Amino acid sequence: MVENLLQFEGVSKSYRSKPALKNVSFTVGPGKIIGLLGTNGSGKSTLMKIAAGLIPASAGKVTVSGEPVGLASKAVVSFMPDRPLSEPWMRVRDAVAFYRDFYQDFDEEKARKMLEFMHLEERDKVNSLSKGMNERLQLTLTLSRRAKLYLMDEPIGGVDPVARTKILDAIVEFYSEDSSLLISTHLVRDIERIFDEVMFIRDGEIVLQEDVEDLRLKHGKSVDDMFKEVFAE
Ligand SMILES: Nc1ncnc2c1ncn2[C@@H]1O[C@H](COP(=O)(O)OP(=O)(O)OP(=O)(O)O)[C@@H](O)[C@H]1O
Repeated sequence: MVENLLQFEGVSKSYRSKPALKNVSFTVGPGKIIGLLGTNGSGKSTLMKIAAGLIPASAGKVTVSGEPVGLASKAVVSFMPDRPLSEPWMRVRDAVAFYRDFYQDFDEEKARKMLEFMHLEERDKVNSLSKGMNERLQLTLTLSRRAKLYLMDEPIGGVDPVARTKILDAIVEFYSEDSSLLISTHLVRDIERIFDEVMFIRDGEIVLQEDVEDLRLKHGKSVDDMFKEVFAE
C-alpha cells in the first residue's frame, strides 16, 4: 500500500462567517513535488497553514502519515512561511543556529552547502538582506530539515526572475526524493518545470488534481495554459 503523506478529508475553514476552504479532499503521496496553484485569495495559504498545524480547520480531518495534525506531525513537516521567522538582530549564522537548536532533524552540513549555493554569507545580517536573499535563507532553513513533508507558501513571490531561477534550482538540487514538497504559487509559468503534480484551487475548492505529464498528454497544454483557462475571469 502506498502511504499517504498528507490527507485532507472534507476540510472546511471559515474566518468568522467567511468561507476560505470548502469541503477540500485530496491526498499527497511520497516522493512528489506538487504545485498548489490558485489566484489571490483562493485559499492556498489557509490550506498550507492547516497542513502545518498552525491554524485549525473548522471541519474535516487532516492527517500526516496517517496521524492527525498535531505535535507528532509537526516533527516531520517543514513549513516555509511567506514571512521570515527571525529576529532583527540575527545574522545568517544565528538563524542557522536557531534552527539547529530548535529542530532535531536539522542537517547543518546541508545548510552550509545550501548557503554556499545561494551565495549567502554567514555574517550577513538577516534584516539587511534583500527580499530575494531573504527568501533564499528561508528556503535554506526549510529544506535543511530532514522532514517527510515540506510546505512552501509562495517561495518565489516578490523576487526577480534571476532569483526565481536560483531558488527553483536549489529546490531541485537539494530536495530529497523520499519526501514530498507542496508549493503554493500563482507564478505558474516560471515554476511548472519542477512539478510532478498540480492542484488547482479556486474560491476555496480543489477544482483539479493531476499528474503534470498526464495533463500535458490529455489536454495538449502546458500547466500555465490550463491555469489561464481555468482561472479566466
Ligand atoms: N486571518 C484572516 N481573517 C479573515 N479572513 C482571512 C484571514 N486569512 C485569510 N482570509 C481570507 O480567506 C480567503 C483565503 O485567503 P488565503 O490567504 O488562504 O488565500 P491565498 O490563496 O493564499 O491568497 P494570496 O495568493 O493572495 O496569498 C481570502 O478571502 C482571505 O481574505
